[in-house]
Amino acid sequence: MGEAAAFFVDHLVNGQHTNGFGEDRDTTVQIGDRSYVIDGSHEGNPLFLGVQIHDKTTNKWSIPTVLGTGPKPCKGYSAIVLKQGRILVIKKGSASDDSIWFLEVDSPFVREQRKLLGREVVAWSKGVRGNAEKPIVISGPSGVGKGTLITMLMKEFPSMFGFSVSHTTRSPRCMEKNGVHYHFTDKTVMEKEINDGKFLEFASVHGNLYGTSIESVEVVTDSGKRCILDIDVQGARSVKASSLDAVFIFVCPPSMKELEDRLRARGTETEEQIQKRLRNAEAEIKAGKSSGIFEHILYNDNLEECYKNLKNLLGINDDAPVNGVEVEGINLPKEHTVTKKEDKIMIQETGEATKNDMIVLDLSSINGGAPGRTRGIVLDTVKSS
Ligand SMILES: Nc1nc2c(ncn2[C@@H]2O[C@H](COP(=O)(O)OP(=O)(O)O)[C@@H](O)[C@H]2O)c(=O)[nH]1
Ligand SMILES: Nc1ncnc2c1ncn2[C@@H]1O[C@H](COP(=O)(O)OP(=O)(O)O)[C@@H](O)[C@H]1O
Repeated sequence: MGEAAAFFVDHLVNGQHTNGFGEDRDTTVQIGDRSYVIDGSHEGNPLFLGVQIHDKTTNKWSIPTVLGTGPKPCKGYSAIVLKQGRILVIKKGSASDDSIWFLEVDSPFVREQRKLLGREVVAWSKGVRGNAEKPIVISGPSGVGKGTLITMLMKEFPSMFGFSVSHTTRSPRCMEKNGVHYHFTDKTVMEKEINDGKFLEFASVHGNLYGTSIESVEVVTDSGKRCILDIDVQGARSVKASSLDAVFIFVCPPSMKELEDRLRARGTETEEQIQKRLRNAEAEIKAGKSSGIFEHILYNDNLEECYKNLKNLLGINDDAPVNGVEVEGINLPKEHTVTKKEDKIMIQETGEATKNDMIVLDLSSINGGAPGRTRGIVLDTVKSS
């Protein structure tokens, strides 16, 4: 069965439900036997939109786990059911960079998370105009020179690349700054956030927990830069399996002896930690070369040469354009009607201030999705003749 056939809009109303939320800011969307009520607060927190589900067959209300960062509440919303278990939520009277949101209630991601967490799940994704270049995943054993190569790239092309700042439970080294090199965090806090679905991937590496939050990748991409992730092979495997379409690069040392010398010369680890990293390095190099995850293997013998090879494979030359798409803002009217025709959503202003211009939201080339961002949205104003 095609996924789209399972969903249809029964009605699209504001404030017509009986669950006791009682706010006229609520919006109800019905899909099959279920009503999704998008409410002005999340678990009593007025800063987040809440979601409740009413099942007609059992006449029961439930509060799902909400993954991803959702929109902040505003005066009102329009909602419309899309295919693949997504609800398009349009914030009324807001700027285009904050007006288009997707609530996934039965998308492939949500179904997988529902199975994984064993409970009802919905997930938010923010609609973003334009597309972004593929993120770059760089892996390799400790001491091979990943950090050095990434620093060189970001220094030479500061407006082109941004670093995804990982979370880790390891202690900071003396030159490392919280929020710049890592988000240094407590294990229980990080485990809770992983359980809340805030991480794209995570892994236990050299006895500590490391992970990439969805937000850390999206913050870089939102700024129009190409995101670089320095993560281990397990993390790269998880990213490869996720919806994030990335370029995967593995960095190898010229020899184990050279790797050991570099680790010692760096002087950031104790002897015990160096031994642990060297033991793990053999397995990492084997996995990196044979797992089929990495489409590029770089040998970091001579640093300048390796850096040149890295730039070549990323297709960078000196006059490469800055990434990101500049788009002019469009404000969505406070009072409007929404109609849907295939992949196009027509937003028509209503009320006294009507200028008769219609805003057309084209969803035909959207990509990505919850949790995080749905990109590739085209938003245009169509003047009335
Ligand atoms: N899976 C995963 N691995 C990470 C992440 N951040 C860093 N790592 C990896 O953890 C390992 C240890 O990193 P670190 O403690 O900074 O030591 P270094 O590699 O010797 O500089 C390296 O292989 C990193 O690539 C992350 O967010 N996720
Ligand atoms: N090609 C190279 N030749 C010699 N030393 C290198 C080379 N690349 C990196 N280094 C040095 O090796 C050490 C480890 O590099 P680093 O970038 O911290 O590795 P990683 O981030 O992979 O753990 C650093 O002291 C760095 O200056």
